Order: sequence, then C-alpha cells, then structure tokens
Amino acid sequence: MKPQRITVLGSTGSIGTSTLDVIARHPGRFEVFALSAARQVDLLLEQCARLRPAFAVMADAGAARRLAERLEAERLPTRVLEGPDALERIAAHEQVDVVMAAIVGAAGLAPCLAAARAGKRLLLANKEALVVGGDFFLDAVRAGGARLLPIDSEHSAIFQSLPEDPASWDEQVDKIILTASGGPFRTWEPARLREVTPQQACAHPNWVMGRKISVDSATMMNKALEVIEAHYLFGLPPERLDVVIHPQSVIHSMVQYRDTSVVAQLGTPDMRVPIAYGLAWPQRIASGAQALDFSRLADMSFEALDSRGHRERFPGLQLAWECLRAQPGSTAVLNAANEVAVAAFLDERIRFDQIHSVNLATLSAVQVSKPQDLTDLLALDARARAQAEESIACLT
Ligand SMILES: NC(=O)C1=CN([C@@H]2O[C@H](COP(=O)(O)OP(=O)(O)OC[C@H]3O[C@@H](n4cnc5c(N)ncnc54)[C@H](OP(=O)(O)O)[C@@H]3O)[C@@H](O)[C@H]2O)C=CC1
Ligand SMILES: CC(=O)[C@@H](O)[C@H](O)COP(=O)(O)O
Ligand SMILES: [Mn+2]
Repeated sequence: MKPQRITVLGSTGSIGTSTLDVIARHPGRFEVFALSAARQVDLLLEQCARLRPAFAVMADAGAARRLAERLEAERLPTRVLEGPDALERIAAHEQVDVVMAAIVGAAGLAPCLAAARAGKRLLLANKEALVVGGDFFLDAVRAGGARLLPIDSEHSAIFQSLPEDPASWDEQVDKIILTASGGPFRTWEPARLREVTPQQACAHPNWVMGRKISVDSATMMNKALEVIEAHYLFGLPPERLDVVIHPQSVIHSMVQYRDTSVVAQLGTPDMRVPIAYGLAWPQRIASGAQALDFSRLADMSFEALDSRGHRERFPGLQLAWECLRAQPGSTAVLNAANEVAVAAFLDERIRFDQIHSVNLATLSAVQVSKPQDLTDLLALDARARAQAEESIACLT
C-alpha cells in the first residue's frame, strides 16, 4: 500500500504531537509531507529533523527566519514558508492525501477551507473553524469532494455510534448526548469563580490539552462550541442535542435512537484514540492508548445540567443553543468573543467569570447578517473581536 501523505497543521500543539506519535507507530502506512506551528522554533526543528517533511510553515515571520537558519545549519532539506497563504498551500498541495487540522482558533479556518476545496481527507480537531465557518465550511467540503472526519473526542464517539449511512441519521436517531466532564470547577460555589487563576483553569481533571481549550472546558464554553460543532457535523437541530455531565470522561458521548436504545463509545481519556480512528477510518489501527480496565473502574456518574447549580456555574453553555437559533453568523461572533476573552483571562486582564460577560456583551452589540462568503465571515470575525476588546476595556 502506498503511504498516505499527511500535512499536520499545528504540529507543535497537544493534538499535533499526539498525531505525530500515532503516525510514528505505523511506518510505511503514513508519511509526513508538511508541518506547521506559530512560534515554537525548537520543537518544529526537532520534528523536521526526525520526520524530514518537504515543508515547514511558521505563522510568525521572525520564527520562520530562525527556523530556516537552523535547518540550513543542520543541513536539513525541509523548505520553510511563512504566513497564512503558506498554510493554505500545504493544506491543498497536490501531493497531500490527509490534513490534520490542529491549529487552535479561527486562524485555522482558511487552511481547512483550502483542504476541503482540494478534496482532502480532513481530520478536524480545530472545532472553532467549523463553529465560525458553519454551512459555508460544509459547502466547501461538498464542493471539493473532501471527506470530513471528526477528531474531537465527543464527535469521534458520536460518529462511531451512528449508523454508516448519514441519510438514515435524521430518521433513526432521537438525539445526540454529549458528555461533559464539568472541568476543574464542577463542584465550586459559583461565587468563588471570580478568584480563579489561569493555572487553576488550565488544570483539567482528565485531559492534558492546550491552554485555550482547557479554559474553555473550565467555563464549559468548550461544550457550547461542541454542541455547535455537532449540529454542523451531524445535521440534527439544536433541540436534539443534549449535554450531560459525566465527571470521569469514560463515555465520550452517546447516540439515543428512536427505540430508546443508547449506543456509546468508551475509552481512556487519550486523544490518540480518535486521532488513530480518523487516520485509518474505516479501519482500526493501534493508537498507543491504554485500554479501559473495567475491573478497576470505580465509578461512572452523571449530573443533569439543571442540578447542583450548574446553570449558574456555567452560564455560557446555553449560548450554544441561542446562537444556533439566531441569525447565521452568530456562532462566529460567539467564537470570536470567546477567543478574545480567553486570551485576556490568560493575560490576567480580566477575571475568569468575566469571560461570560464579554461574550454576552459582544453578542448583544454586534449586528449579524448572514455571511455570503469568506470575506464576509472574516469581516464579521474582525468586528466581533474589536467589540470584545471594547467590552474588556469597559470592564478594566
Ligand atoms: N488538546 C486536545 O486534547 C483537544 C483539542 N481540540 C482542538 O484542537 C485544536 C488544537 O488544540 P491544542 O492542540 O490543545 O492546542 P495547542 O495550543 O496545544 O496547539 C495549537 C497549535 O496551533 C499553532 N498555532 C497557534 N496559533 C496559531 C496561529 N494563529 N496560526 C497558526 N498556527 C497557530 C500552535 O503553534 P505554537 O506551538 O508555535 O504556538 C500549535 O502548533 C483546538 O481547536 C482545540 O479546540 C479538540 C479536542 C481535544
Ligand atoms: C479531549 C476533548 O475532546 C476535549 O474537548 C475534552 O472533551 C474536554 O472535556 P470537557 O470539555 O468535557 O471538560
Ligand atoms: Mn472534546
């Protein structure tokens, strides 16, 4: 079998490094064609030395210069490119079969669209790209004849629990139930959330992840983004998307059928499992993850969103359903506001509980009209970011 040639967008991140780990377990099956990062020169250099990709792209121009100098000093053949256009180029390159989309945030949308239009197998970890792109993203997938496969653990679980034929989903499925860990503050008094530090927010109880998604898990905005992501991936209306808190993260999500049967996917919390599934689909390959040991599984518990003060503790979650029912483009505004607010929290410019205030203020201030193309979408994203910064300035 000819090796599958892969571009890993965001190769220095949590998903990126896990992807390279899975790929390394299957020499001959996969080959790395291109890698990308924003600023981490040392790690990208080490990955280039090990994997010898044809291209390495850095979002930051200074970092690209430093990487090129060091590759030359070590006589490594990888060609360095810089900036957003270069990301699109390695995503759409004719020699590429598979693109792992593991950039964090809306910055990943344009290369995802490029991969979609070029008809690649697109492994989507970058949920923000779909939350921003919505139907426009799906149109690009259809037009390009791409194969979109979910990598987010919940969506991989749902995909594994659904019937093979998407045409039967609407008729056979009653609802999708996304599980949520509840993050590090699941049992905290809501009033204490104003004291939360970035370090506390990034300490997820079950998963080791990048800082942005870790903060999103702590506010449960991650689950809000995932409800929106599920709507676009699986085509069910907002009222057929449910969330239940499951603190152990053993059940990664579930599908409830018309006859009330529930089909779920379970496993240890290790992203190499959905990554291996996306890479090899429809086959299964070794991921390197530890198997679940049911004899040592102490507990699997569940909490309703309407119990234990969760609605007050996690007010942002509801915005997912509100934005899905509002004007198309609202989910892009929510995402932009949240990216800006999370960055401000990590920079200690706002408090943890103010992330939600910024999101709400931005949603109510930005007028949304249905975006017709990528230019419209990017303009809406930029307006929402500017508005979110204004809301932050009013808070501080
Ligand atoms: N981590 C996880 O377990 C999961 C993550 N996801 C999703 O996957 C995506 C990646 O998450 P994660 O791996 O945790 O994030 P990380 O922060 O660990 O990694 C992000 C990657 O993107 C690069 N990057 C950051 N900003 C830019 C930019 N503006 N332009 C180009 N590249 C950029 C980073 O480069 P550099 O290292 O140089 O900064 C890094 O390679 C997110 O959308 C997240 O929601 C989904 C499910 C689980
Ligand atoms: C690993 C993964 O997919 C994350 O999105 C994870 O699910 C976060 O967990 P919670 O958002 O449920 O805390
Ligand atoms: Mn997830």
